[in-house]
Parts: sequence; structure tokens; C-alpha cells
Amino acid sequence: MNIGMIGLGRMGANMAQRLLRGGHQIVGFDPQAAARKALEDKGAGSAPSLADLVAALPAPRTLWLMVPAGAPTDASLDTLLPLLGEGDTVIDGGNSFYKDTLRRAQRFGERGIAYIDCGTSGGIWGLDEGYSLMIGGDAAAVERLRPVFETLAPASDQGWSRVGPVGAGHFTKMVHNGIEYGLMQAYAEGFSILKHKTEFELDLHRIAEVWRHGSVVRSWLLDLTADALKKNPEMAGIAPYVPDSGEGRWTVDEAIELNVPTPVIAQSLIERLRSRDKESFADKLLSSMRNEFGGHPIARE
Ligand SMILES: O=C(O)[C@H](O)[C@@H](O)[C@H](O)[C@H](O)COP(=O)(O)O
Repeated sequence: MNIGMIGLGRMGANMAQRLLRGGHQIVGFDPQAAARKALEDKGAGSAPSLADLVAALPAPRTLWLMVPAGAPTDASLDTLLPLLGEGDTVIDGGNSFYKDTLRRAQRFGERGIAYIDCGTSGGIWGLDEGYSLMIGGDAAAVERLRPVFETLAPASDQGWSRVGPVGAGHFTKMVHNGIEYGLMQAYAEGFSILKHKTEFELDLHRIAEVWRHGSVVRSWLLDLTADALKKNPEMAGIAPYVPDSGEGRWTVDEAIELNVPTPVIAQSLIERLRSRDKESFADKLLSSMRNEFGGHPIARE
């Protein structure tokens, strides 16, 4: 199929490349000339603007966005909307909030443009291993894109599905990432306990390898944890600061809205926030309160 790929960062460039390998025709757009050139070197076409990209595609056009969630996605869509027409399809493969997706789908739907949300997991490994695709949107529009999804998904062809109407893809990806937060936190805490049992001189990488083979807690995240422990057993040079891109907090917000108790996911999000608070005012105040009511000593800086 002919696909216009918008956003040629780590994800978009690799997905374009996987589609090329699968025999699709790709034209890419990215504001960075170097990113466009890198894709051209792989055998794709490129366009210096969204208008040129749209003009380069045969109608009905298929445009795949891999742009950071939020304002950058809205900016791309605002530019695209007047350039597209009835029968065209837009797929947002980024980590957009599903309520933004519902709003955007409405706008595009009013112009007869199919809007599909595709939660995309797999990170930098997806190029060779394939991506897990959680797709929302009109069933016929999704079916038309079957060859694209089959190419992007792992060879097993089990890694993609239309999970529901528009919005359902990003909603599913949001929950996937909430689970990711909880799993990551559990591994990190477990290895931290092992690390603190200094008298046993435990080799954390070795233990990760043992767990990877046959244990109940084996997983791809554990495979990656083992790699990280092998490369840098002491986590030297790494600041204890964990960013987040929004999916975890949206999961928790949604759980609250639905009255679903999610203590593990919620706490793993809070731990990320805590990792950034090196000068915790709350902890200083706690220590002061203990001193006020009990005369307990305060540890001074
Ligand atoms: O499934 C995936 O491939 C990942 O989840 C991917 O989407 C990305 O690495 C996270 O969005 C990072 O999320 P945080 O920045 O919130 O940790």
C-alpha cells in the first residue's frame, strides 16, 4: 500500500522501514531534513511539508502519524485536515490520550475522513521483532489497512487486532502502559531488596538470567532488565529520576472515574513522582512534626 508517514523519530522511522521491507511504498515527512534524508537512503520517498506529502500520495490517501502526543499531534492534524478529503484515512499511531482521539475523530469524520487510533507497543525493538498494535476505528476502514497491520505486527500475525470503535485502541494502549508501570516497579523493587542484602554478595544479573529461564516471573521486561544489569550492574552514572509521558497518570485518572481500585498502578506512578523530589518538603515537614509532638531528633543537612 501507499503510506504517508508523518514523524520520522525513533518510532516513525523504524515503522516506515519495516513497511518498506514488507513491500509498501512510503513517503515520509519530518520537519528535520536529516530524518527525511535518512529515510530516503532506505529507499522511501520524502516530502518537505505536509502539503507536499499529501500531494505525493495517490487518492484515497493513507497517512500514519507517529508524532509526540498532545500539541504536536494536534498541530499536524490541524494542517492535514484541509488538505484531505472524503475517503482518506488518518491513523494516529502515537501515545495519544483516548479522549483527544475521540475529539479528533469527530472532526475528521465530519469531512468523510476515516480516523483510526493505533496504540503501538514495541519500542526500538519493533523494527525487527514487529509491533503490538491495538487498533480502534471503523471495522471496514481497519480491514482496508490489513496489509499494513500484518506487515507491522510480529510474524506470528497475533500481534494486532481491532479492539473496538475509535478511541478503544488508545484506551487499550493506556491500560497496557499502566500495567507496564506496575511490572517495572515490581522488578525494580525486587532487585533493590537483593542489592541491599550485601552479606550474600548477590549477582543481580545472574539472578535475572536464572529467572528468565523457566521461572514464573519471566517476561520481556525481565529480559531487558537482565540486559541493563549486565551492561551496568551498579547503575553507575544513572540519576534516580524516572520520567513519565502521561499514560500512567491517565490510567489512574480513568480507574478513579470508573471506580476501579488499582493500588499497584497508582503507587507505581506515585513512585515516579517521588523519584523526582530530591528536596522533599513533605519529608522535612514529617520530621519536624515528629520533633514537635515527641521531641524526636531531626536529622540535619
Ligand atoms: O509499549 C511501549 O512500547 C512503550 O510503552 C512505549 O509506548 C513508551 O516507551 C512508553 O510510552 C514510555 O512511557 P513513559 O514515558 O510513561 O514511561
